[in-house]
Amino acid sequence: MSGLSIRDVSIRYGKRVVIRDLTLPDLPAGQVTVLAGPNAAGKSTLLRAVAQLGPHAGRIMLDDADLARLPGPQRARLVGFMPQSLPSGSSLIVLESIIAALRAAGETPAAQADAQAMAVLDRLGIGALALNPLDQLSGGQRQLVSLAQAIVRNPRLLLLDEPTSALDLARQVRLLAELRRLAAEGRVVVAVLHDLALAAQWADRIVVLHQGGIHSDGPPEKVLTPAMLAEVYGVEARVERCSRGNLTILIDRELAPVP
Ligand SMILES: Nc1ncnc2c1ncn2[C@@H]1O[C@H](COP(=O)(O)OP(=O)(O)OP(=O)(O)O)[C@@H](O)[C@H]1O
Repeated sequence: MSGLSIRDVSIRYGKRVVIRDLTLPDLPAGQVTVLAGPNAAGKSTLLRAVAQLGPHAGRIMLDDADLARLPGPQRARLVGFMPQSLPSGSSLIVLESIIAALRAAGETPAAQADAQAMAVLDRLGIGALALNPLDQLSGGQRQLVSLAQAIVRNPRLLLLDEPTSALDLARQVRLLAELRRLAAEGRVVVAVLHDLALAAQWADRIVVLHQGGIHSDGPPEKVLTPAMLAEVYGVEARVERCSRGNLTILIDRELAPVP
C-alpha cells in the first residue's frame, strides 16, 4: 500500500482508554486530511501515536513500513511532527533550531545544512527571523518556526497539531496553502484543526473523532452537517454555501448538554 494506514489502534492512559480499536481508510499521499472533534476527543493523542511519540496498540504503517519498528533516524527522515506548541527555555537562535531538526535524521555537512535551513525559512516567509533567539519570538512566529522544523527533513508524512492556532488571518491562509503545496509534492498531510470553516476550504478529507472512535470520515461536504455538529459538538448550526460556493458554518446556539 502507499500512504498512511492506521489499523486497530487503541491508546490508553493508565486504565483510561482514549482511542478504542480505531481503523481508518488509508490516507494517500497528495491529500490534506483534517482531524477534528471536540476538546479531549483524543486528536493530539492519536497524532502523537502516529508520530511514535506515545505508546499504542495496533499497526501504523507508512508505505508498507511499520513506523513502530523503524530505527529512530530513519523514522525522523520519513515523519515530520509539528507539536501544539514549541517547548520554551531554548537557548538556540531560529536557524540553529532548524539545523538541529535537520540533523535528527543524520549528519549533514555544515554548508548544506545552513542552505537547507535557510531555504525552508524563506519558503515560509520568515527568513528575516533566522538570527533571532527562539525564546524571544511571538506566538505566531514560533508556530511558523515549528512548521519549518517539521518540514526541513523533507518528510513523506507531515503531522501537525493545531498549526494555525496562533496565526493571524493572512498567515492562517499562507500556512494552509503551504500544506496543500506540501501535499501536492507527494506527502501525506494530517492536521488537527478546530476551525471547521478552514477545514472545509482547505481539506480533502475530514475525520471527526468522538468518544474514542470515528464519528464521520469523508470529504468536507459529506462530513460537515447540522446533525454531526449537534451530535459531536452539541450545537445547533447551519451549514451553508457562501457566494463563492465555499461551505460556511453558522452556530445558532449551544444545545442542552446530554445528561
Ligand atoms: N499524558 C496524559 N496522561 C493522562 N491523560 C492524558 C494525557 N494526555 C492527554 N490525556 C487525556 O486524554 C484525553 C485526550 O486528550 P487529547 O489531548 O488527545 O485531546 P484533544 O482531542 O487533542 O483535545 P484538545 O482539542 O482539547 O486539544 C483527555 O481526556 C486528556 O485529559
